[in-house]
Amino acid sequence: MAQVRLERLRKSFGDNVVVDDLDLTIADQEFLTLVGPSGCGKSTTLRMICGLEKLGSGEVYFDSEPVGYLPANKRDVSMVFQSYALYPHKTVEQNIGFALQMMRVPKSEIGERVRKTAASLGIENLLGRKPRELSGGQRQRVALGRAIVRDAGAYLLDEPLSNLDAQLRGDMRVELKRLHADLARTFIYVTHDQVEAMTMSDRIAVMQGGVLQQCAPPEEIYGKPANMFVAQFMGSPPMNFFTGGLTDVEGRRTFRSPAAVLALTEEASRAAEDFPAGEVVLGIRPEDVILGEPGDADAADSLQGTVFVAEPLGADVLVTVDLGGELIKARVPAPFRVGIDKAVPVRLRADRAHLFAKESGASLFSPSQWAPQPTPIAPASDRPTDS
Ligand SMILES: Nc1ncnc2c1ncn2[C@@H]1O[C@H](COP(=O)(O)OP(=O)(O)OP(=O)(O)O)[C@@H](O)[C@H]1O
Repeated sequence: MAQVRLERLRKSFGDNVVVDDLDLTIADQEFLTLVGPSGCGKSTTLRMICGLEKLGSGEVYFDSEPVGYLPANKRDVSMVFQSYALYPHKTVEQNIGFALQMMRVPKSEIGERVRKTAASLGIENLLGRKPRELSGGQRQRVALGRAIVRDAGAYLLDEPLSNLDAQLRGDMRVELKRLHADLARTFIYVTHDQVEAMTMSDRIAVMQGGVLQQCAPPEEIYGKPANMFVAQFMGSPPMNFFTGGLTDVEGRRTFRSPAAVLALTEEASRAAEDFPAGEVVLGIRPEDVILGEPGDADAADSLQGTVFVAEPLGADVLVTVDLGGELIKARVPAPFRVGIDKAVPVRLRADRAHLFAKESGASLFSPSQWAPQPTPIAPASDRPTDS
């Protein structure tokens, strides 16, 4: 299998439409992540791809072959679930080899493939243990091993890291990304964790309420979000929004709201000529809010805010600032020495400002630092031989 294509995929439970006319093509060897808030239809989509959920309407194609009518065990996919669902009385070796045993693969070959898979996950020394004798991270590796020991066209992963602690999740992100490059197979990954989506994916498909909002490489999702939902969902802390209007001040298009005034760049001003009339929303990411020191020489043309609270993160400090009655977030380099309730000059980077339509939330303008690139696909590499 090279490609997975979803065509007008739709699913309802009663009156509840949970996947709404989803069109999406996942390229051969791509790492595509479906991301979105709880209940947005990610798992249902994945389950329809692998055959655990019947299609409402639409079709799933593996290459050009429609597979909607095929039962799960006849589809060329392997799935990893959030709950590892290991067999408690079987050893790690038996757990990993079970699917091959069911497929009546010869015993000697099973042993060889299980050892190779365990080696690629760094768990060869655990083959004789039972699941209860393993840590959470080790169990997760066994669950992955059980999926990848099978040669499948696509590997489907449903929140496989959500039961792990933060440190282990970070380690496993690295391992999964490496595994994808080594296997050179299509990965479709479901998570509600935007860090997992940003760090591992070739492309991210952001869903809300069963509807695909945007599908693009991580840099584009971050740099050119299609709408306010994507802008807010991807980024931690989320983008700051100000609702206001555009006026001309001394020949410059200028955004004005109760909290903020910002002269737009030439690029944004040119784009603004085409905007429909009405209120717009200015979007500024926390790293694009610059805080000065009280009494800064060049603070005269800054906005005046008040420090609400400062949270040191190590290299950076996350500062919540009261700006004209609105709380906004700034991510500034450490150290930050202005105390709570003290005045602080605030600059919003005009060259990084986004504009959205207030009513629809659709993006009207994003700055063009992000240069479009072809979708990166994992390098092809020699797949471990199965014989
Ligand atoms: N078998 C079912 N019967 C009825 N409703 C269901 C069923 N399975 C899922 N749903 C509903 O469909 C919606 C989408 O569920 P789904 O599990 O796909 O969301 P999700 O985005 O994966 O969420 P989460 O991140 O919480 O797992 C939810 O409102 C859920 O309650």
